[in-house]
Amino acid sequence: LSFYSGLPKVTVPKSPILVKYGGNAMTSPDLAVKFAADVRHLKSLGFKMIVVHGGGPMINGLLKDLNVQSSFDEVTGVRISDEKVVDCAEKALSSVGKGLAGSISKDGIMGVSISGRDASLLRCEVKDVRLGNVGEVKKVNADFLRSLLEIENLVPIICPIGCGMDDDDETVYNVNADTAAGAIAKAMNCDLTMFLTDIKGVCDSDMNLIPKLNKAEIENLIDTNVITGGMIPKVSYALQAVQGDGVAMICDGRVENALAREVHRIYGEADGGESGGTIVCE
Ligand SMILES: Nc1ncnc2c1ncn2[C@@H]1O[C@H](COP(=O)(O)OP(=O)(O)O)[C@@H](O)[C@H]1O
Ligand SMILES: CC(=O)N[C@@H](CCC(=O)OP(=O)(O)O)C(=O)O
Repeated sequence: LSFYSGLPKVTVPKSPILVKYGGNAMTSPDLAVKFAADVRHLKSLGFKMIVVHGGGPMINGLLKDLNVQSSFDEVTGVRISDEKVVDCAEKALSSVGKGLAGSISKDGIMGVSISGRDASLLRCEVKDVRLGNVGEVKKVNADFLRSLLEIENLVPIICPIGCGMDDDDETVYNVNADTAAGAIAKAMNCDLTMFLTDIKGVCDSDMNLIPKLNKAEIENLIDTNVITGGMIPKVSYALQAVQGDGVAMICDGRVENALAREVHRIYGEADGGESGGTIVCE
């Protein structure tokens, strides 16, 4: 029996599901192969799939190779980005996206890597002048994404780089991948938004997994410095993602086939047991 045939049978939702695949979860080649297989498997079951990828460690690598300095803002957890940094981020992220599209494109499934600048997919404004060209997504070209999802077997793989609010604005924005995921999930009214990261979920100060969190609890954990760094955008934009009818989760991308396991558990006809991560609700 193959791994997938052992999973509970699922009822496929009408709305898409979005996976945010974090840079820290993609550093093992073996896990990456399994992630790509999970995407193909779910797509072949009929799920409308959207992948938004990160690539923080890969951007760090390129910045280091090119001797470009950058740092992260402690309050928001995002990378402070001047034009040089944005340029490196775009190059590194494009390469990550093409790699993902290549590994997903097998057995008739077509992974297509798209930048947030393509078709003005992610229109942005400056998040905070102190952060430079870091984009806050203000408008998502949802019609374009919907038309891509109409194409049989196509899985859009979105790179978190944004463009300006109007056609004359040539600014390129570095968008945190969690920000992009939250904005797209909301615009597409995604049924599920899953953030795959490099930790078991959101943890308390004793590093115990918190199975479920709402907005007030999240704000409190940020205020008390329990949620810090890269987890801040994740929980904030997970909250944005659930402004529609959907569910958001923060899951451990280091677990083999985490995506397929969780999706089968959530949409499974049998009781799939406890989740392996944190569920975020309003
Ligand atoms: N309360 C918390 N629970 C879990 N992780 C946390 C918490 N606060 C901060 N973190 C950090 O957030 C990291 C995940 O964010 P990040 O490294 O940006 O991942 P990704 O590349 O998946 O976006 C964890 O590895 C952990 O170091
Ligand atoms: C503005 C900002 O912070 N952009 C991120 C984009 C990549 C990203 O978010 O990747 P992860 O999901 O792997 O963290 C950065 O420069 O690292």
